[in-house]
Amino acid sequence: DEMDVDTIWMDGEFVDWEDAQTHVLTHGLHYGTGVFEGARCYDTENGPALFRWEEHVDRLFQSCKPYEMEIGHSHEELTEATKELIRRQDLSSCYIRPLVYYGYKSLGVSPQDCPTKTTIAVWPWGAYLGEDAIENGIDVKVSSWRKHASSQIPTNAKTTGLYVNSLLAGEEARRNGFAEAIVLNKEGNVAEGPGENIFLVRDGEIFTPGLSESILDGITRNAVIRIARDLGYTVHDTVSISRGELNTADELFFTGSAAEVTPIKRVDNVTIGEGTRGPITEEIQQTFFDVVERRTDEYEEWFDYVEA
Ligand SMILES: Cc1[nH+]cc(COP(=O)(O)O)c(CN[C@@H](CCC(=O)O)C(=O)O)c1O
Repeated sequence: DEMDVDTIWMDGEFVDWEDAQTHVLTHGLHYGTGVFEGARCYDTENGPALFRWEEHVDRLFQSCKPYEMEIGHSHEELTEATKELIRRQDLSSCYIRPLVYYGYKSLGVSPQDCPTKTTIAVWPWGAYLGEDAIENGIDVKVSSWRKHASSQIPTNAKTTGLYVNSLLAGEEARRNGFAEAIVLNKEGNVAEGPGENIFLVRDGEIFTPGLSESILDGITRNAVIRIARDLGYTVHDTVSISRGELNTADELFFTGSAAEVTPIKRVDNVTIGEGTRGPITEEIQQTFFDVVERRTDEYEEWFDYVEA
């Protein structure tokens, strides 16, 4: 197949890629009733390792709660299945996509007797927004679409149905010649990207929208806050950031499991700082990559080695 992998784990079974199918009347397909994760295995100095995997599995279980989905597999089983998927396909680094969804039994919004299905896929995935983006940054557009309010849907649960909002915002940006969107919340303050959290640097201090801004509680966001503070920076992680503050930022960057640390060099018609990756962004990004590729022995608790 085009993703260069051939096995998927489905509720306890390793199945061939082409057999990993679901019925067209699957509840999740009709109503967006699924929760998922995005994590990475990195090819570190000490071998392939899952980055902050426990936090990702915890969030997967947390995301199930509002929808009363029962995964029916333990953390350990999901972890072993993921490691086995990576071993079987000889992958040293890859992206990991667990998915839990209401399956096929009956339709109607109520999932009453639909089974909860759990699958895990892994595949090689490079720089989410392109190799050039990591070094040179990207141009982003503030979307005309607002983020769902957390009072309307639990934006802290990584729900598949939420991503139509991400698609609308991201495709609007790309249609207009930008690489990605920034999405404001219903109050008109900065929330995040379609698939990323956002950080702002001003006068040597770092800011990122607080968890009450209708954002996903990002694991990379959490790691970058810890790294930045350990580097000695003041990080404000409970603030609201207005749309106008994007224009006067010295630096901006996205974080995410897929996006890693991606600098933002332009927002609509406004150049950010010098129009390149900012110096503090570069320092944090370089440290992040040193950490995930284990060129430093700091944060060892964040790594779960595949071969172990
Ligand atoms: C809306 C959103 N906000 C923030 C983040 C960053 O969270 P974290 O990965 O825990 O640091 C992600 C991850 N987006 C995932 C899905 C991307 C996709 O295209 O699908 C990802 O980065 O894997 C989001 O989807």
